[in-house]
Amino acid sequence: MAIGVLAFQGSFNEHIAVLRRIGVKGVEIRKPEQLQNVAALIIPGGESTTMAKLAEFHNMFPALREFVKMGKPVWGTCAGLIFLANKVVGQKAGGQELVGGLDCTVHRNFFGSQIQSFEAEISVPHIADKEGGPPGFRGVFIRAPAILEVGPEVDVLAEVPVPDKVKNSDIAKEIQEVNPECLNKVAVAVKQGNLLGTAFHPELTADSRWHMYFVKMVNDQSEEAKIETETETETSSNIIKSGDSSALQDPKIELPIYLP
Ligand SMILES: NC(=O)CC[C@H](N)C(=O)O
Repeated sequence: MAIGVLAFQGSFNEHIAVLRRIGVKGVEIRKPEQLQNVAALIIPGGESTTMAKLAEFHNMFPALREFVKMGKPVWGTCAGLIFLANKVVGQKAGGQELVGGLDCTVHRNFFGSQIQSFEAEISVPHIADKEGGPPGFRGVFIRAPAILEVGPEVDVLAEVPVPDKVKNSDIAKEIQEVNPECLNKVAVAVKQGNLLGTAFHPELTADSRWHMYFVKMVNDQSEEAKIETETETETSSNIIKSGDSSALQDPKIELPIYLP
């Protein structure tokens, strides 16, 4: 089986490209019935209100909720994390429809507006433990959300210190009301069973470890859901085998996406 990537808006092509890089077939999902042919789903980053409107127009929400309820692995990055959260604060007036399932409260634009986007080296001990490679990961935060509160079933996989700009902004009051601890450090990656959420964009980096981690979640979930490798990359030499940490980093020098 393949991994589906919700393809209405945002960085779905980039996710499919990373999957291809690690030898996994990714398919674009735009119709509810297409979910029947995939073992798992990635909901990409983009703009969550727009993405929700498009998903609603295409009648995706019931099928997405069913997919989550069936225990199929789902990974939400950035706007995708917002989709998966049970509760969202800082939404546009009228809010937006959510898929839900992930027992947490997410602040939609925690780190501020588009111009406050940034990159930071984040500590990812769990990923380094499972996938090898360095203990840090290049986090690309684009008008990024953050996770303010988590339920008892949720594991926090990465946290970042809160930038001073956020502490001194209007958002600080909203944060204070939900969880004052989030004025010091805040969760940016969480896992609850088969649901994974990251506030940043691993698909924009050359480090494939989060994608490899998700693929393992999929393969662990059920034998028959084992994902396919891409036939064209199967024969090529750059296929990455699980545990081959030397192949995790693209040798190309990465250019910054956001500078401080
Ligand atoms: N890069 C992103 O996905 C940004 C998400 C954005 N905060 C939103 O509300 O949609």
